[in-house]
Amino acid sequence: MDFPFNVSLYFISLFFFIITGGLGQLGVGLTKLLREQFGKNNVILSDIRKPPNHVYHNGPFIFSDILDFKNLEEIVVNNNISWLVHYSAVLSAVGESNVTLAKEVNITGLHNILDIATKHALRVFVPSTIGAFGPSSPRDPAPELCVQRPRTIYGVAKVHAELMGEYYHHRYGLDFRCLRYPGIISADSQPGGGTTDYAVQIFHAAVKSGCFECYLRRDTRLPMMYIDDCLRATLEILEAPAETLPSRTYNISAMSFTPHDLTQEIQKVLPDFQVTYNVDPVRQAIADSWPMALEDSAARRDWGWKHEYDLSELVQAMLTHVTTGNQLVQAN
Ligand SMILES: NC(=O)C1=CN([C@@H]2O[C@H](COP(=O)(O)OP(=O)(O)OC[C@H]3O[C@@H](n4cnc5c(N)ncnc54)[C@H](O)[C@@H]3O)[C@@H](O)[C@H]2O)C=CC1
Ligand SMILES: CC(=O)[C@H](N)C(=O)O
Repeated sequence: MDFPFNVSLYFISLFFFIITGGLGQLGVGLTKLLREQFGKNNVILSDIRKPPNHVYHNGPFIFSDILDFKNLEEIVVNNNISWLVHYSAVLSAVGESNVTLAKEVNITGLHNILDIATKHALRVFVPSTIGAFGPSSPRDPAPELCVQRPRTIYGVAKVHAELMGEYYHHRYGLDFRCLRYPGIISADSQPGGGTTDYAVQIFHAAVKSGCFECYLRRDTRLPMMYIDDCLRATLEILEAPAETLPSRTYNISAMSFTPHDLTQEIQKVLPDFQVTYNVDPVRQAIADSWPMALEDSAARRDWGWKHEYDLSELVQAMLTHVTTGNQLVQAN
């Protein structure tokens, strides 16, 4: 039978997305990707902060506080939302300095999201993190299933999110999907107060001043990923047919490096770049409790995950973006 239009596109366009906490390091990039795939007006970006002009003028933006259950529910109903991408969070370092806020946003907020998603039959994506592992987890690499006893409120809340999402999936049939992201490195969005932030800051310092003071020890090895790989992985798991996902929480991995490895790779392009070390005991203790690498064979097997950026490609991409971005700023 012939259809007068592309049936798969017709079905795809039935998805209406909302992204919570979308003005952080990852949300604007994911919104761009989703809008390219599903249509500009079908993806609502939301946050509790005022968006910059270029974000405001690029598609639907709405105020949404995940702690306000009724308001979030109203937005979901009025906009016929079918997919909720839950990015709101208080990250690891900020969480340790404000545990009350981290509990509210990362635990109470998550409960609101899961309850609204279940009540209105939404699909929901919630990212987890390398921070969901702790000092008693295997560290090199951390497998999908192992002991998870994190020592940060951020990590405790993420383990809770993984377990609650999977519980709602089995108990109520909620289509819950979750990726454990490594530290994410991006050029045009700033990190929001995590332990892996140095790996973004170092590029801006290298281009701007030629020197950087690092708050982690030079030999601290952590799993990291370039933002393009992270966002593509997210799109891929959103699009994966439910029957191809025997797990609901997957590790994804790309590379692992230390501050010293990263410095040496940057010095191949900027030989005069200098790094000094002034260790912050809080963030160092967090990093020492996290895995050095993630084991991600299940994602590669079940839905074809494959990273594209290793350390050298990451450094080239970051230096190009940061340098070009700086030139644009100077020209304006
Ligand atoms: N960036 C990274 O390296 C990694 C991020 N993730 C996860 O990915 C998600 C997104 O991360 P980022 O964009 O880096 O975080 P971010 O810290 O940059 O942004 C979080 C956003 O949440 C918003 N927010 C805070 N309280 C809120 C509330 N009550 N209601 C609504 N929004 C609120 C903030 O305004 C902020 O824009 C988070 O769940 C994070 O845990 C996981 C692993 C690594
Ligand atoms: C790895 C993360 O979850 C985040 N970047 C953090 O350092 O808190």
